[in-house]
Amino acid sequence: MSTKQSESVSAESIDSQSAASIHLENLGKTFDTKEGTEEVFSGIDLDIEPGTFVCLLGKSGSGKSTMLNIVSNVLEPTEGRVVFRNRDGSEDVNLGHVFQSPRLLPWNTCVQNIEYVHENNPDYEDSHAKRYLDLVGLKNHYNKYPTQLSGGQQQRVGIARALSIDPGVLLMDEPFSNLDEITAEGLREELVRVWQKLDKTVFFVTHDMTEAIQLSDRILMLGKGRIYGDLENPLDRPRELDSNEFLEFRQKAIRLFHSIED
Ligand SMILES: Nc1ncnc2c1ncn2[C@@H]1O[C@H](COP(=O)(O)OP(=O)(O)OP(=O)(O)O)[C@@H](O)[C@H]1O
Repeated sequence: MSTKQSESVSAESIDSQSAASIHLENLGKTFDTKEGTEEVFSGIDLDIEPGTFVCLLGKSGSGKSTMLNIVSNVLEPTEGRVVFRNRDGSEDVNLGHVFQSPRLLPWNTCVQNIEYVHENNPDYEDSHAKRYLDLVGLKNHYNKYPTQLSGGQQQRVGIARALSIDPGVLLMDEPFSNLDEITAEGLREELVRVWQKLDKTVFFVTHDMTEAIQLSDRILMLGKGRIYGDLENPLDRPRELDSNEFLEFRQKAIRLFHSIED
């Protein structure tokens, strides 16, 4: 999805489900270890509107992955709960996952890596995978294997795969942190473009403030067991990373980020 590439991208043929809201109700997590009990966070209440791009930011060890794993349903909270709701009020929300590394099956082509997550769908056709590969700019790579793709292209397949299940919520765990900065920046621009075309709520974990400001509508800061910062992003899109507005907001956000002691 680098901006240098001009592969055609079309979302017209994609029938996207509406975005879902996310509600964290009195959420808490404690781990029992040999060293004793460790509370990561407690009493967290949050409402995230459908269609919002949220970034969760925190220092190392603040509990970002723990929270994402609870929201992903991989970990049980110690207290509280997470509720997802479609715009029609129903709670059967699909969750899409994009991981730090793309986790592609090396013996499968791009199309087969997407087909894999649809194996229980008798109506699935390869044209479905191809539509999502087109969407992320991989029109000419349908039958390539992961080793024949760059790191950025592999992560695009990961994004296409997550979107192909038509999630109401897309959960992303530092998906660009293993890429060089130029590739990561291009991918961020493309992610925003795709998000603007499809109606999705995105919950994106990062430790990078510039990334959070480039992407988000709302920035949540996690530390000392609570959400200590909750900032609306006032910047219009598209965002210029070197504009005065961007740099001023970044400075304000960084000040808030460091307002909590290590
Ligand atoms: N399975 C576990 N058992 C015990 N403690 C855990 C477990 N998982 C995480 N922790 C602890 O919970 C705290 C938060 O960890 P977590 O991985 O969520 O932080 P993080 O913000 O994602 O950090 P990083 O940015 O370094 O990945 C840490 O102190 C960690 O040691």
